[in-house]
Amino acid sequence: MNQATIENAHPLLEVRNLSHRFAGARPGVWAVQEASLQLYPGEVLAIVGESGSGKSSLLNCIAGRIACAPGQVHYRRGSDEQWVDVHALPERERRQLARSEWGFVEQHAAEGLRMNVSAGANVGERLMAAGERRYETLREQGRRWMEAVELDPERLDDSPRAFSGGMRQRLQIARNLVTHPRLVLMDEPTSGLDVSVQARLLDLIRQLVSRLQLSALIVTHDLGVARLLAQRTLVMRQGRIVEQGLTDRVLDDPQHPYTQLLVSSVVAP
Ligand SMILES: Nc1ncnc2c1ncn2[C@@H]1O[C@H](COP(=O)(O)OP(=O)(O)OP(=O)(O)O)[C@@H](O)[C@H]1O
Repeated sequence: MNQATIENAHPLLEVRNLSHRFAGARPGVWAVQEASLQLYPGEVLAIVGESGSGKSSLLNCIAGRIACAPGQVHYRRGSDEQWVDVHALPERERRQLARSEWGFVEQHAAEGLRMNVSAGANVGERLMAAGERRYETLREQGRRWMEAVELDPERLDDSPRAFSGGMRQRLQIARNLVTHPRLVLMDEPTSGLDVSVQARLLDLIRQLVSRLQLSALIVTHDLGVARLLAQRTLVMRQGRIVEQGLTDRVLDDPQHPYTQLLVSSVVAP
């Protein structure tokens, strides 16, 4: 989908003036400060910046996992097309949203998986939470999604502990996608993996996002990941968004001195 088509649609997510300060942080030090963004259906937006710039905090605030004060996260819910204020939703409804229409891919797969149940149960669990009870359907969907993320469906009953890092990450993606979410939040989904494993996983994410027309927010410190996956990129520094725009524009013609530094430190020999 090209950007003009994307922006002709109504946004799916609107983040307004979002700020977060961790308890105990030094006075005046904010993890996120006055961040505003919009995400459109079918769009991938990368959040880049150096370590400690507030990328994960912003993602966690958007997901409703940590409080934002002040600020708001508005989401156009698919079940009734109503705009909801994510932080004002009752906890039960927010959890329901997180389990159905939203996905969250953790940087460390072990945090996004249940390591003491089988691969198939990891996928089936989310479907069960969405109301599916038939054992055969759960197994069949487990196999189907393992195949979709290029895992051997014969390993349905294996523990994720028996999987490699890259395989666990694939399984975590399958677990997230089985309920056909509209919005997926990913926190450094490929970091910590071997370079060749990263490349395959990125390619898989790119295919899935396009095939399923997902909207996604991807936190990454790797500008190559932003270039490959995201139509738009926003740059964070010390908790603030300092620049945002089309990925090619931001990376090829950065306007903010910090983005210029970030880009040049990648291309420097
Ligand atoms: N649980 C926490 N308690 C207190 N301060 C925190 C906590 N998590 C993050 N911070 C602080 O908030 C700021 C932003 O951190 P955050 O993890 O959001 O950055 P990041 O850009 O995602 O970094 P990285 O790329 O290293 O994961 C940092 O100053 C960090 O020290």
